[in-house]
Amino acid sequence: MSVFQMEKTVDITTLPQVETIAIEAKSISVYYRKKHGIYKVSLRFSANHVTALIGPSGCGKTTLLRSLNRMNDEVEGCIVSGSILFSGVNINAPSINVFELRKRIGMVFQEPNVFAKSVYQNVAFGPIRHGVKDKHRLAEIVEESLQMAALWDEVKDKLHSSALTLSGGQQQRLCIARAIALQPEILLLDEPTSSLDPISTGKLEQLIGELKKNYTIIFVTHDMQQAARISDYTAFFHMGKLIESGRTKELFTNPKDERTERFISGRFG
Ligand SMILES: Nc1ncnc2c1ncn2[C@@H]1O[C@H](COP(=O)(O)OP(=O)(O)OP(=O)(O)O)[C@@H](O)[C@H]1O
Repeated sequence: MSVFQMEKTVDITTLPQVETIAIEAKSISVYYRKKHGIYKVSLRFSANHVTALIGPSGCGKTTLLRSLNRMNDEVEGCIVSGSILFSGVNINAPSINVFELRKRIGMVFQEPNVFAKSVYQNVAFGPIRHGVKDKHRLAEIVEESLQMAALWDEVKDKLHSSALTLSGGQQQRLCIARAIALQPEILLLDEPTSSLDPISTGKLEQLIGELKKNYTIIFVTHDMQQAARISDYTAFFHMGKLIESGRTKELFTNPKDERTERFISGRFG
């Protein structure tokens, strides 16, 4: 048989898709002075999927989220050990340019923190800081980002009004547009709907489902049903430790650890 002939043909359309890992935490521990935030957390995040971080208050969800783009650098007395692998490098290395890193791994906080500037300026701010000068290009970026954040139709006639005149739900989507304007690869969302009414929450959840086509999304939530509705993967934390993680459906229907089972059934937390 020639070396070019194969014994059996494999139908590649039937092979399972291999998911790419967008970012990986390896044995991450975080101390706030002498107090533990999280302890030896290792977790891989699949690209173009939504991962929910869940667990009782104070279990370390936000601490892990903030580790993923070096936000803990801003907290005085905070020490991080372990590595975060992103694009083949450990982003905890001192040589990493944090300004550039946060362009690629954007973050949206619990409370919408729009600037007291116009809608347009809020979105254009990041690209301008990163060197975009051309006015036409900036206008394109602003429109594209607002479109992707499902806000364009609501604000296209008031781009030059203050962002503070928008509703809470609109402001939160503006924060997402602001992060998207930098064309990040990963979006970190810390309880993005906690200050929103049910209608705005529904819109934002729908938006997250759309955005995963282009971005890897990692979000913290206190709402079990929300995690079950919109995430592909879930990671459950307890007292600073990762207890278990896996496909959301699997974790919610067949939790392996008794603490996960008690938490998702509302028996603690
Ligand atoms: N800036 C800080 N200084 C000191 N301790 C902190 C700080 N931030 C968090 N911690 C502590 O680290 C632990 C983990 O907190 P973290 O905010 O990550 O938990 P969480 O699961 O996100 O909580 P929540 O659901 O209430 O927001 C807690 O014990 C908390 O008190």
